Amino acid sequence: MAAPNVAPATRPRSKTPVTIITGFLGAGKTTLLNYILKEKGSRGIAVIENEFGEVNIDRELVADNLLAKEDLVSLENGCVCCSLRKDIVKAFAEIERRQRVQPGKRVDAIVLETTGLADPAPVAFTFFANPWIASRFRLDSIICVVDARYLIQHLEDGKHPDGTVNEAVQQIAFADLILLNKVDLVRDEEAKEQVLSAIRAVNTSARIVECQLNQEAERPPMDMLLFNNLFSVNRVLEQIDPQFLDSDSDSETSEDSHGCAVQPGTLGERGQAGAVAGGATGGAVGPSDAAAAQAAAEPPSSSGAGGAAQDSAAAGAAQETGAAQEGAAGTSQNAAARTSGKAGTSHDADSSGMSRLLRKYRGQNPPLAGHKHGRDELDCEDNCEECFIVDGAPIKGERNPKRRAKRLHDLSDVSSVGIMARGMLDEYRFNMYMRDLLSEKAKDIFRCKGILSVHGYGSTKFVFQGVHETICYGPAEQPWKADEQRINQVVFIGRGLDRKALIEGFRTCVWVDLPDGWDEYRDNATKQPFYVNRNTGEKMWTRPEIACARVVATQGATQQPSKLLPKQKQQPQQQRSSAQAPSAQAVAAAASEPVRV
Ligand SMILES: Nc1nc2c(ncn2[C@@H]2O[C@H](COP(=O)(O)OP(=O)(O)OP(=O)(O)O)[C@@H](O)[C@H]2O)c(=O)[nH]1
Repeated sequence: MAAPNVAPATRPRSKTPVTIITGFLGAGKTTLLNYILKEKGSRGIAVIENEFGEVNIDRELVADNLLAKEDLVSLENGCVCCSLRKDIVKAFAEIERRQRVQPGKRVDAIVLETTGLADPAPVAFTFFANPWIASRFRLDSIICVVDARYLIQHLEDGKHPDGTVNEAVQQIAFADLILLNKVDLVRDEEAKEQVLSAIRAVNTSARIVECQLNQEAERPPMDMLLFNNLFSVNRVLEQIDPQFLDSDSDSETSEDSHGCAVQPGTLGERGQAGAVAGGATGGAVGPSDAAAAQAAAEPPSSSGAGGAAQDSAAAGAAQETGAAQEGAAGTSQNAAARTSGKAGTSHDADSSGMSRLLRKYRGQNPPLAGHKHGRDELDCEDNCEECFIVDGAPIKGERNPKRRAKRLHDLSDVSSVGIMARGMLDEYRFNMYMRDLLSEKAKDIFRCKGILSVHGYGSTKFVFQGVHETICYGPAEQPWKADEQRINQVVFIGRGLDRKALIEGFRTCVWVDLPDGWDEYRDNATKQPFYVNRNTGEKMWTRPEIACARVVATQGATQQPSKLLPKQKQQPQQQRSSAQAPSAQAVAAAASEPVRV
């Protein structure tokens, strides 16, 4: 007898766990991510990397540890918690797409590194609000990396006169696991105890682990970091933000989490709406009882997501049910488990949670003027209701939830300046540039980092890392490749940055060949270079030309260095100043032990 032609019942898919790594600028997130990637063994890990700076340095620092560059999706020059919120959905979709087009490719877990200025709340919210994401991915845990040396300063910075808080506080508050990093920089037990108290004052339940992520022996074990199922909506609702899952229908004008005023319909709000685009889809379709039951029963899984988007509605509803259920479920068990540092369950059952969540997702917002409809909710610019397509038909009358707008932050004066320069840097000048800059501005420059090519060091590629006044620079894991363009890239992130001065200063650091007849020497004591004209005997401290290096600062968007910088070499112009000539002793000293560069 022929088998009946019956379509197999839709089975709930197992969801790929996602770990969010958060923590203030320079705390050690990328160091942690690199450790995870190096120690991942046979597990397939995809990375979503979000960088605030105008030049993406982390992409380069992380890529070396990935087996394939396809495992990395970068979200650049913005923050996933506000301006790039919509892009989170796209990033997850991209990971799925890459799995589909590469048969056999497995993604067992995803690690999302946020910017150091991100509020993790809206990112976490996306896992519950967007059915497309919720059907495929589950939030495994939020790990916050804390810089033991600077935490107190960052928390203090966050105390604004109006009593509002900053991202450093939010990051700690939302963490399931807190890695107290850089304990090597806080040797004094009393100072460390102060830092621990400051953390506990914000988050009483997260496990705190002291570590030194840049030292192999001082890192937390891998099994503490991934697949730990620590995230609990209950804890968030009870202990941090009772309105975590709320809509924000009452706000006409709000601020994004970086303090930028946002009018309804402007980019910031669209970004917010985007992250939760699928909400209406899930809300419109709703789970069947069976799907809800399946979702409640489904165990967390570490297997790959895989599969196409068609079953998103059913599966989305399933996860959404799980999320909503947890939101309303009895919590004492979770709280107890979390206080002891163990995983709480994320899938407690409570059927009232579903309707509660769906109610919050209903609203009405017309599409913006000039709106271009997308093919589906991932494409739609404004997440308008016409674009919520389920089973080929638009879903009318449903609207994504509007994430409660944050009004607690003031980072309006924080910006990033990215600078790129082709060629090589003059080591001495660059050191002086950084020294002068940090002696004046270390408090306001939260973070600087760069990839450098330094004159006199062959193919060694240097990585330069700065957190306030703590600066280190050393060789990158890989040298410059023979066919790689030598482009120096640096980025500064901080408060009240003077873009013009930073660019002009950097310009003077670029190595430019000396005009004919001139040689460079170094003062033995200070290592300061000076210049001697071997024909005329003229000597001076300043370079005998204007360093007309081609330095380009990015203009608000992350750009490819090769597209920005002109290729042809310009001739240096002459500029001499004998008024700044070095002393006779300096020249004599140099002559006895010249360092030609
Ligand atoms: N002393 C010390 N330095 C560390 C430790 N862990 C990381 N670092 C250094 O801290 C600097 C910043 O580390 P990253 O991992 O880039 O920090 P991040 O949080 O990713 O920085 P952003 O992405 O810019 O916010 C680097 O120079 C690291 O080598 C540590 O345990 N001790």
